[in-house]
Amino acid sequence: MVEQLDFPLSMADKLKAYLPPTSDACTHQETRVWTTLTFATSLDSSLALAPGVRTVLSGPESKAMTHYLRSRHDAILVGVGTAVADNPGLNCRISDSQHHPRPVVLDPNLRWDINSNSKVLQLAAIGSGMAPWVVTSVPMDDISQDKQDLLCSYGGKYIHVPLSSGAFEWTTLLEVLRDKGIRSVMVEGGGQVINSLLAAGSQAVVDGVIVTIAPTWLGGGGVVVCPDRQAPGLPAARLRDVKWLPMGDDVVLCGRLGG
Ligand SMILES: NC(=O)c1ccc[n+]([C@@H]2O[C@H](COP(=O)([O-])OP(=O)(O)OC[C@H]3O[C@@H](n4cnc5c(N)ncnc54)[C@H](O)[C@@H]3O)[C@@H](O)[C@H]2O)c1
Ligand SMILES: Nc1nc(=O)c(N)c(NC[C@H](O)[C@H](O)[C@H](O)COP(=O)(O)O)[nH]1
Repeated sequence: MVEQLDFPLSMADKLKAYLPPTSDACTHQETRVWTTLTFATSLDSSLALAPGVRTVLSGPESKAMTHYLRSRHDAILVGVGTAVADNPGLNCRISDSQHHPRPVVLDPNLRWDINSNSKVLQLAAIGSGMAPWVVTSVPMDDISQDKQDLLCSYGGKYIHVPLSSGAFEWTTLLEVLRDKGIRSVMVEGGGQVINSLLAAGSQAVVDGVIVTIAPTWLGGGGVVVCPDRQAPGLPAARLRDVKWLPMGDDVVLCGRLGG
C-alpha cells in the first residue's frame, strides 16, 4: 500500500514566507535556485543514532510537513551517506499532490551501489517518484556504461562536477542544477551535507531553513549538525525572521539565513 499523507492548508500558509515562490509569483527564480535547508533533529542536535543508522525523529504531523515541502520544490538533495544508510524513496507522499521532486545525490566517489532494488528506482519505475541525478567528481568516461545505462533507463543520470578543495562548491552545484531547469531545491541531509552547507563560505546560498525538533535526546555518538565557526569566537550562523510552530509532539523552527 502506498503511504498517503495530508498536511493542512492552514499550516502550509504559515510556512509560505520560507518557501520558494509559486510559479505565478516567480521573480528571482530565473537567475538563482531557491535553496531550503530542512532536517529533523533531536534536542542534542543529532540527525541519527549513528552514521548509517536510519532513525525516525519526526512525528506524523511534521513528517507530513516534510512531504509537503517535497511537493513545493523541484529537487531534493541528500549526501551519499544518507542514500546508503536509508535506501530512501525521496518522493512526495502528500495525497493531493501529483508532484515528485528530482532526487539529487552528492556522491563524489560513486560509493552508492544504486541498482534495481534501490527504493528510489523502484518508485520511479511505477511513476511514484523520480530517478536520481547522481553528482560525482568521477569523469563520465570512468563510469561504466552499464551503470550509466541502468540509471538512464529509469530517467536518471550521472552529472560530473569537479571538486574544489576536496568538496563540491555549493554555488557551482546550484548553477549546474539551475542550468538543468531546477528552480528550487530542498537540502535534507545528512550531517556532512548540512555542515558543509552551513559553512561560512556557503551559507549565503540558503534562503529558508525549516527544522523539525523532536522532544528526544539521542545521546552521544550520533550524526550531529555542528558547523564550523565563522572564525574563532564567532558563532557559525544565526537565523533571522524566526517563527516556531508546534506540530504534534515536535516543534518546527523556520527562519532565513542568506538569500
Ligand atoms: N534527521 C534527518 O532529517 C536526516 C536527514 C538526512 C539524513 N539523516 C541521517 O544522516 C545520516 C547520514 O549522514 P552523514 O553525515 O553520514 O552522510 P551524508 O548524507 O551527509 O553524506 C555524506 C557524504 O556526502 C558527500 N558530500 C557531502 N557534502 C559534500 C560536498 N559539499 N561536496 C562533496 N561531497 C559531499 C560526501 O561523499 C560525504 O561522505 C544517516 O544516518 C541518515 O539516516 C537524517
Ligand atoms: N524530516 C525527517 N524526519 C526524520 O525523522 C528523518 N529520519 C528524516 N530523514 C531524512 C532523510 O533525508 C530521508 O527522509 C530519509 O532518508 C527517508 O527517505 P524517504 O522517506 O524514504 O524518502 N527526515
